[in-house]
Amino acid sequence: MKGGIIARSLNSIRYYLTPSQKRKALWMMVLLLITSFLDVLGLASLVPVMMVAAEPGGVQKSKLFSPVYNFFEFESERTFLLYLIIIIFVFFLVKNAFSTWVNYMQNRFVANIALTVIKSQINKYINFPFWYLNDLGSPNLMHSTVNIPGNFVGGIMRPLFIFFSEVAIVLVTVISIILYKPLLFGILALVLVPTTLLTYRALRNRSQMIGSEIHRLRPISQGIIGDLFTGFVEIKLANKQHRFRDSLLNNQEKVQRLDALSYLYSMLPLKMIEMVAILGILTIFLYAIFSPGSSSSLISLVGLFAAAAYRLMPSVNRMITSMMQLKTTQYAIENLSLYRDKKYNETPPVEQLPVSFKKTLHFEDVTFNFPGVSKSAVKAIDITIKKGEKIGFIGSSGSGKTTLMNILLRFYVEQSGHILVDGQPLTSQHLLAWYRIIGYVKQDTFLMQRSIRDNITLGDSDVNEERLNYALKQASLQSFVSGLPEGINTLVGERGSKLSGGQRQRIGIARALYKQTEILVLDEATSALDNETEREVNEAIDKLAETEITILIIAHRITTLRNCDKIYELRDGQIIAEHRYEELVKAIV
Ligand SMILES: Nc1ncnc2c1ncn2[C@@H]1O[C@H](COP(=O)(O)OP(=O)(O)OP(=O)(O)O)[C@@H](O)[C@H]1O
Repeated sequence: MKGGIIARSLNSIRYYLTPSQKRKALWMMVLLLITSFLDVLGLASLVPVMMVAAEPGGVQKSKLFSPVYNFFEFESERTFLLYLIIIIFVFFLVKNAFSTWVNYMQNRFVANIALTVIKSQINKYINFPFWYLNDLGSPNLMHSTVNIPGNFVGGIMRPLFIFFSEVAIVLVTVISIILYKPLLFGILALVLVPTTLLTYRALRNRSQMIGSEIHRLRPISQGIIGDLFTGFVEIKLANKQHRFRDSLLNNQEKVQRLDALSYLYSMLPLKMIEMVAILGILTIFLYAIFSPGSSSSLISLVGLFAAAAYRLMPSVNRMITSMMQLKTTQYAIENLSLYRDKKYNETPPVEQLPVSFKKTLHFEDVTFNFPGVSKSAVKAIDITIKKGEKIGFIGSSGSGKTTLMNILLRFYVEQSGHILVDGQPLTSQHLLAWYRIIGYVKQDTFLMQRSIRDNITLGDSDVNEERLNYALKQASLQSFVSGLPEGINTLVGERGSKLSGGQRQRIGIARALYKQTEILVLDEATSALDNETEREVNEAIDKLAETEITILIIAHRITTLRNCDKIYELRDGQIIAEHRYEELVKAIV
C-alpha cells in the first residue's frame, strides 16, 4: 500500500463512506476546528484578565478594556471585573457545551461508520466462495469479522479524529504565537519540530511491527482454544491438554509482551518532548546568565516559552501517539482491503428466478476442478434422476462423492457442463429458489446450542406447528422428544452434546423435512454410527423413502441404500458403474 500513514488511513475510511457521509466528515472537521479555536481563545482570554486584575487601576490603563469600561460607564473596576469574570464563565460554559455536542456528533458518526465496516465484513464472508472459506478457518474468520472492525474503529478512526483535532489546536496556537511574538515561534519550532519528527521516526516502524505481530498471534490463540474445547474428549483421553495449555500460554506470553511494549511506546513521546522543552528552557536561562544586560527580556521569554510549550506539548504528544496508533493498526486496514475482488464475491444476483422441479434432475457432463488442482475432482458426470427417485452413491474415499453433492448444492460451480432441472440449467439466478427446495444432512449435523425446536426450524420466529410435528414424525423423533422433560424445548448442549449421534442426524433430517425439501442429500449419514443408531437413522430414511422427496444418499454401509432405485459407483471423479441394491448385496455375500 502506498502513501503516508494519514493518507492510507483516510483512504481506508473513504471506501466505506457514502457521498453524504463524506460531506458529514468534512463538516465534522470544520466543527473540530471551531472547537479548537474556542479552546485556545478561552485560555488566551484569561491572561489579560489576570494581568489587569493583579494591578490596581489596571483596567483604566489597559488599551483593550478601558474603552469598554468607559462606554458602559462602569463605576468601579471591581464591578467591571465581576462582569468580566461572569462573561468568561458563561463563555466557558457555552464552549464546553458546544465541544461536548461536537464530541457526541463525532462519536455517533464513528459508530455509524463502525457499523458499516462490520456489515461490509460480515457480508464479505457470508458471500465468500465455499472452498476459500475452508482455507481461512474459523479463528481467522472470527478475527476478521469481530475483532478487525473493532480494531479499525479504535485504532484508525478515533486516532484520526484525535490527530486532526490536535492539528487544529496546534495550528490555532501557532498562528496566535506568530502574531504575538514571531521570535518565540522560531524557538518553539526549532525545539519541537525536530524532536517530534525524530520520536515519530524512531517509533513508527516498531509500532507497525508490534501491530502486525499481535494481529498474527491473536487468531492462533483463538484457534488453540477452539481445538482444545472441540476435541476435549479426545485430547483429555490422550492426556494432551497440558500441551494445548502450554502453547496457549506461550502464544499469550508473546501477545502480553508486545502489548506492554506498545503501551511503553505510547508513553515515550510525551517524555521525550518534555525533556527537550526543559532543555530549551534551561538553554535560554544559561544564555541569560552568561550574557548580562539582556537577562530581564530573556527571562520573560523563558516564561512565554514555558507557557507555550506547556500548551503545545500535550497536543503534539497526542498527534504522535495517534500516528503511532495508526501505524500499529495498519494490519486492520490491510485485512479490511482483502478479498474485495469480484472473484471472492458470490452474492446472488438481485433478480432471482423460480425453479420448477416436476420431472428430472440432470447432471449434464459436469466437470469440476478445485482452484490450482489440475486433476478433476469430478469429471464428465452425466446422469439423470427422476423426481421421487432414491439414488445411492458409493465409491472409495476421495472418489468425488461429496464434491458432486456440493456442486448440486451450488457451493461449488462446475467449470463445464450443467445441472439441468426439468431441462433448465441451474444458474446463480435460481439460487434462492433452489435453496428453498434442496436439503442436506451431513454426517456431523450442525447443531446450535439452542432447543430442539430452534435446531429444526433454524430459529424460525413464526413456527408452523403442523409442519414441525410432521417433520418430527417422519424423522422418527416423536417418541424421543415426548419423553424429554421439556419436550421440543429441551436444549441440545454445545454442538448437540446432550444427544446421541443418531438423534443428531434425525434432527438434521427433521430440519430438511420442516423446510419442505423436495430434494434431500444425505451425506454418509450412517458411516459413523453403531448398529442401533444406524437402525434408528435407517428407520427414518425408510420413512422418507415413502415420500415424494427425491433422495441422494452417499453411503459407506450398503444397508443404508436398501431403498435406492439405482446406486452409482464413483472412482477418480467419474461414474464407473451403475448397480441395483440386490446385486451389491449378492456381490458382498
Ligand atoms: N477444498 C479442496 N481443495 C482441494 N481439493 C479438494 C478439496 N476438497 C476435496 N478435495 C479433493 O477432491 C477429491 C474428491 O474429494 P471428495 O471429498 O469429493 O471425496 P469423497 O468421495 O466424498 O471422499 P470421502 O468418502 O472420504 O468423503 C479428493 O481428491 C480430495 O482430496
